[in-house]
Amino acid sequence: MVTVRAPATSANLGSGFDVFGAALTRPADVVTVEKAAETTIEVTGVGAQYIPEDPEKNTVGAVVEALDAPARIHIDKGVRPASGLGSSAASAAGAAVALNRLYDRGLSRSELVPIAAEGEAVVSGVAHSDNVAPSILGGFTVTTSEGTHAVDASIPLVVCLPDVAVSTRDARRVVPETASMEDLVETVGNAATLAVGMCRSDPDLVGAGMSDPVVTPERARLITGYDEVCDAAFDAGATGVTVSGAGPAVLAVCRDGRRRGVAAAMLDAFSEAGIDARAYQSRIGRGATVLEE
Ligand SMILES: Nc1ncnc2c1ncn2[C@@H]1O[C@H](COP(=O)(O)OP(=O)(O)O)[C@@H](O)[C@H]1O
Ligand SMILES: N[C@@H](CCOP(=O)(O)O)C(=O)O
Repeated sequence: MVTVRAPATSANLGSGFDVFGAALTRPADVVTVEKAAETTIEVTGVGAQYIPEDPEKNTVGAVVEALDAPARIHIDKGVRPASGLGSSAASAAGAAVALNRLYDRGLSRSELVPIAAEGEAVVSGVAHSDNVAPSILGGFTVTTSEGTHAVDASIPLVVCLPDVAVSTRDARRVVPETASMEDLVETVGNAATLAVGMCRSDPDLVGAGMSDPVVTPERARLITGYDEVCDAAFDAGATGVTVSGAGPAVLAVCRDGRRRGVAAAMLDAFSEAGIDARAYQSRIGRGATVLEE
């Protein structure tokens, strides 16, 4: 038996659509696997009632297939589904690390990234790796078709999760198919600024590089109260605010000592918009950890 804790993640970080990701210190899924002749999946925890246990429909089923590793699998969800916090990815990442150990497949963490991404194709239609990469490798990640680069960065974060669901599949439908040269230049500049900020663990640079003129404005329309929540976070000292993944979670970058105030301001702003929410005071954290084997 192998048990793995795989963290929630925030993808895109505004300017890095489908490329950037960051592991969060909390929340996380815990995935336990045992060898079995046929694969079965049991799901408990946050939002378990919305998650299919059929291996054809659960993200971990695709990982089982890719590793040819049938197992009795238990997923204890800490990451609410349809959150923008890489819920579907956390389970897939945890299963990839656990099954690799259980069956002694000998794959490196980097080699597990495209395998776990197959699970994302099951739920969103696209095998995007920007959530599974940080959930497996930890830190800030840059993923392209050539592979993933991971950087350890110490950045305080707040993620505020409103009590509404947005499916990644639906939120991908609002992504514009084209962008102007002006928007492209702005986005590249912001993304480069953010990456430098991560390498220096500098929340001011990271925050300055999060803004994105193309995808985020379209996604923000799906989140009631988004503009007010951003204003409140900036007023409380956030250095950057954006949609986390495909939403509805909202991600704020802060300097040390500002997370509590930023979290309270974001919760108040959602509440004034009539939306219940919860806030996680987090930081960029480590990747999946083996708890037991
Ligand atoms: N192991 C899993 N964990 C979470 N969601 C899963 C899992 N397997 C399948 N799903 C489905 O994936 C969808 C949530 O994924 P997604 O829309 O990408 O949201 P998130 O941003 O939280 O990952 C839901 O429809 C859910 O039923
Ligand atoms: N790059 C993807 C990331 C989706 O993240 P999730 O946490 O909402 O699953 C996208 O923006 O569609």
